[in-house]
Amino acid sequence: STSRITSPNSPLFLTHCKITLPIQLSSNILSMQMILYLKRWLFRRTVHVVFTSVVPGHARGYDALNMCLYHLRAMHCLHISGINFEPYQVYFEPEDVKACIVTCGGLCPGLNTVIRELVCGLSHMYNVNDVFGIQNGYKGFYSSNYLPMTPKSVNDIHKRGGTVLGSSRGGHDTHKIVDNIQDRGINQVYIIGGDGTQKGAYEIFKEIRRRGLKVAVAGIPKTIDNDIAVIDKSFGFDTAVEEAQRAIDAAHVEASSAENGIGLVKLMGRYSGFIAMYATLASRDVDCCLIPESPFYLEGEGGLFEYIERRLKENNHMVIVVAEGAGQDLIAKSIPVADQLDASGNKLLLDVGLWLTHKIKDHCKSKKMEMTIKYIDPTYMIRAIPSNASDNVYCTLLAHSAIHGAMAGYSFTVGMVNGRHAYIPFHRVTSTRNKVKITDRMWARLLSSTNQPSFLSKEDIMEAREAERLANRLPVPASSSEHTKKHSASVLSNGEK
Ligand SMILES: Nc1ncnc2c1ncn2[C@@H]1O[C@H](COP(=O)(O)OP(=O)(O)O)[C@@H](O)[C@H]1O
Ligand SMILES: O=P(O)(O)OC[C@H]1O[C@](O)(COP(=O)(O)O)[C@@H](O)[C@@H]1O
Repeated sequence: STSRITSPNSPLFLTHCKITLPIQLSSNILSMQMILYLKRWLFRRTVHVVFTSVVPGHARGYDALNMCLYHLRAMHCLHISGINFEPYQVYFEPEDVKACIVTCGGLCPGLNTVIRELVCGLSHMYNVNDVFGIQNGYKGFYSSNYLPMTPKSVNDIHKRGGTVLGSSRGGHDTHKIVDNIQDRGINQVYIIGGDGTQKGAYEIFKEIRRRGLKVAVAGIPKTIDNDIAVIDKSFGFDTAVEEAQRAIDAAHVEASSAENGIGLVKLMGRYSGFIAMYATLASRDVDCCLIPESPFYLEGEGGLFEYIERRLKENNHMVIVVAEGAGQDLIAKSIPVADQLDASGNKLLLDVGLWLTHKIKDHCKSKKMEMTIKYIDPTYMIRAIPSNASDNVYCTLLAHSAIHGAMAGYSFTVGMVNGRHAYIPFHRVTSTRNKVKITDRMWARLLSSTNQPSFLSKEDIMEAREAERLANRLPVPASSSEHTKKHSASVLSNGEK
């Protein structure tokens, strides 16, 4: 039901919208219908939407709500101001819970905080005291001893970087993992990791469902790159941006203390340049920011070399920030090497910082320009520090949200969506990747803050807009309707009970 709409074609602005979810509908159909209806009305208007009447613990209404949140956020035209959930019923008896925690993939500030808050939260909020750590990532499920964890044993770990459980890439074997979960009588699995890890969590969840086990799988998305889709941001990202300032400051000091000095800082960001973009915006000492999403070129009019020459002439020094995934095509053209993959199948990147340093040096030499360039690579130092205050709070909220969802018997990835904690079906966070939109306002703000060339032609912009338009088309997983039909109320499932 909606208020303040007089007729479907009314020119009145919709200012409040109360949506009662017809829970008998399939979640996908419901959310698509709702979105299509709202889209006619709301596109490019800010509207406060309050969702109510989600029946406590009702699977279909709940899943539909999550789908809607995802779609509404994708439309970028809604501000979701309130979600009223009735309290869930607790599915597990605390004394029956045997929980385990695993961390996978690359490091990220805040991993230990999430581990700590899971252990303490389970104990303090639900009196669950049978909690184990799986060591060294997914392969730890079937290759090492499990580590008993208590609030006392994790008390101080949030002050340390890294993960006390260890982490790894590769080694995901769904059957062996679920065999061990089953053999050891584990009924809550907390999985902390990036998009690869969440794909793995989805596989584990599907196998658990196939075997009819009453096991809740809770994914907590982690990545320093902030490239996980759907969620507002990943934990550790704020800390990374803050720590990056120290490297940028050093680069600025070095550059401004030399004649024609250039400070070059490489930051993490395999496919998404969020750390580089936010660190640049925060610093104000950066003259040029290069990210994977925005292709650049070196030579000729509007190219990087021309800008460097101009900037040095104007200011005598400059700072460049480059995300590690930027310019990989350019490097591959000048140094042809076969693609190499890490243990998880991720492409290993070539060092854009080192390559750029040599290219800039060679160019200045050819122009007989005196210059000094200092290249700083703080990437692993940034990743290895403990989380800052705001990330610590965020980690705590994520951990608590994961605990409540798992105790209610759901399987999901947890995350903040439009400022609200939501439970998201696994496939929603793994089907796309969060990237900097170069046609969006944030990138425009960066360009105006650094005054760098955009390196983009009109055609590039049109192409980027089209790619974004296609990416914003709502993905409907092929298996979802089948999944809905097959769902059995007694078996724990993805966003369902
Ligand atoms: N498609 C997949 N299916 C199952 N497991 C996966 C998949 N992709 C990655 N993994 C597993 O997830 C773990 C972490 O993946 P990785 O890509 O290295 O890091 P991240 O999760 O941070 O992106 C690894 O143990 C890897 O084997
Ligand atoms: O050298 P490693 O440990 O494989 O990690 C490098 C990669 O890890 C990252 O921090 C991302 O890690 P995840 O994929 O695990 O989130 C990238 O920025 C970087 O390319």
